[in-house]
Order: sequence, then structure tokens, then C-alpha cells
Amino acid sequence: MEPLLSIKDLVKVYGKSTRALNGISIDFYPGEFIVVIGPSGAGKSTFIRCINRLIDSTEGNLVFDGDNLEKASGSKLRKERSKIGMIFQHYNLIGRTNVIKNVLHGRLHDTPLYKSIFGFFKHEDKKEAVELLEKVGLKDQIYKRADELSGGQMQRVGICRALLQRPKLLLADEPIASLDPISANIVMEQLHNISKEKKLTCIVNLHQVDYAKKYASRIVGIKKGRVVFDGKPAELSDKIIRSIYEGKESQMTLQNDAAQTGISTGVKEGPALQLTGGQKA
Ligand SMILES: Nc1ncnc2c1ncn2[C@@H]1O[C@H](COP(=O)(O)OP(=O)(O)OP(=O)(O)O)[C@@H](O)[C@H]1O
Repeated sequence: MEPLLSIKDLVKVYGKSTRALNGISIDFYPGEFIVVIGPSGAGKSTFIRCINRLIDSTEGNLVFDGDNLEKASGSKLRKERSKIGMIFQHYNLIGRTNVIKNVLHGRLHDTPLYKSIFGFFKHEDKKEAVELLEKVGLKDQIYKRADELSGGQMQRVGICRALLQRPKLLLADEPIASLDPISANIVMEQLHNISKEKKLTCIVNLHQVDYAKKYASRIVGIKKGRVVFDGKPAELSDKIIRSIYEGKESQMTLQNDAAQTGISTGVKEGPALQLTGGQKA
């Protein structure tokens, strides 16, 4: 199978010497649900943002859907970007605008400016927006202002907006980091189910190893800007997890120090990660 996204020797240097990405080469295939894990500062956000060119890489080659992404600019870049949906930690919704309009913003790239200004979207776009909102349990909230929603609801709107773009690739940068465990579970469950149903490739950055193990079809571990693990959830042993988070083991009480270590076992439903040895009691 041809990869949907092929990344070669990706390097990102901030300023003079911060090598956030240190030569990443990896292929992603259609339909994969990839979770990227790694300690704070490992380069996860930089990696995901280089993929849709929110950040320009310093070196490397990105081939997405058969096109050279890192060389694209202007309308070509906009066209490529329209095939990549993005979900953000802080949702990036327009608070004063209602839910359905926020979702319809996913079609802005395909709507003439004058129509979008007056809120004229195609009937089929509106229909699809409503269907998506129904799917994530928000049909009753369609005309509510986005800033009247809970965090979990806002993120589900963010998912619908990204999906209305009809992307080939969905990127999510810490989509549940600002949510309580119950909302986080709902968001991950829906993101996972919808991408499975639509056979959509997803790359999701997560701090929580247990969610990664629960939902990913493939886990990629990043440490100091390099890929140090790439495999199936079952292959991600406790030993490997410790090596990815090496240097932070002293904080690996997990339950208590989740925020500092970047590792959380706070999922109430689903398998809790059991780490043995090297942990504080
Ligand atoms: N805009 C920037 N300018 C300078 N350095 C940056 C910038 N963004 C990130 N960095 C640095 O690049 C490295 C990787 O950061 P990045 O945010 O990609 O890591 P991360 O794994 O996503 O971390 P976290 O999980 O804490 O969000 C870090 O050393 C960070 O300080």
C-alpha cells in the first residue's frame, strides 16, 4: 500500500540551536489511527505542525497524497492544507458564533468569500454539518453560541469542523489535554469511531499513554526530536515506556505526578497503565 504521508529526514531548528526535530523519517498509511507520545518538549507539537505547514521545517521532505508538501506555497499550499483537518487543544472556535456556523467554517476553503461573509453555505454542507453534530450528540446545541458549551462539547464541535473539511488526514494536537477524564473519554471515543467509520488517517498527539494504548492502531514514541518507538500498542511495554520517558522516572508516580511527567493514568474507563519498578510508591 502506498503511504498517504511520507516523511523523510525532517528537521526543525528553532533559533540557533533548539533542534526540536532531529531527523524524523516515517510513513503513515491510509486508515491508521496513530498516537504520538513522548515527554514534554520531545517535539510532538512541532512534528504535527510541520505536517500541515503551520510551522515550516528546517530540512526534510514531506510527500502527502502524492504531492510534495514542503515545497507548496500560495494556492497549492491552501489546496493541500484543505485535505488536512486539524484539531487543537484549545478548540479554536469562534466563541460568539453559533455551533453550526463554527462547523461550517470547515468548508470555508471551498466557499466563495462573499457567500461565507453572508453565511450562505451550500445545502449539502449544512446537511452534513447537522449530521456530524448529531453523530457527536450535539444536535440540540446547533444554535447555541460556542462559548456557552463545555470544553468537551467544544472539542466535539472542533472535530465536526475538521471533518466537514472532508480531509484525507486528521491531525490532533493534544485534543484532550484540557478536558476532565469523562469528557476526554467521550472525545477520544468519538474521534476514534468516526475516523474508523470514515477510514480516515489520524495522527493524534497525546500525553496519556493509557489512551494511546486504548485507541491507537499504531503508537509512535518521540524523544528529543527522534522516533524511538514505532509499533502496535501491544508492543509498547512498560520498559519501553520508561525508556521514552527516561529522566522523568523519578516522577513516575503516575497518579500523583501526571502533570509533571506528562504521563497520566487518569482514565476511569479503559485499561489503566501498570508500571512496575522504577516508580515511587
Ligand atoms: N516557537 C518556538 N520557539 C523556540 N523553541 C520552541 C518553539 N516551540 C517549541 N520550541 C522548543 O522545541 C522543543 C519541542 O517543543 P514541542 O512543543 O514541539 O514539544 P512537545 O513534545 O509538543 O511538548 P509538550 O508535550 O510540552 O507540548 C522544546 O525544546 C521547545 O522548547
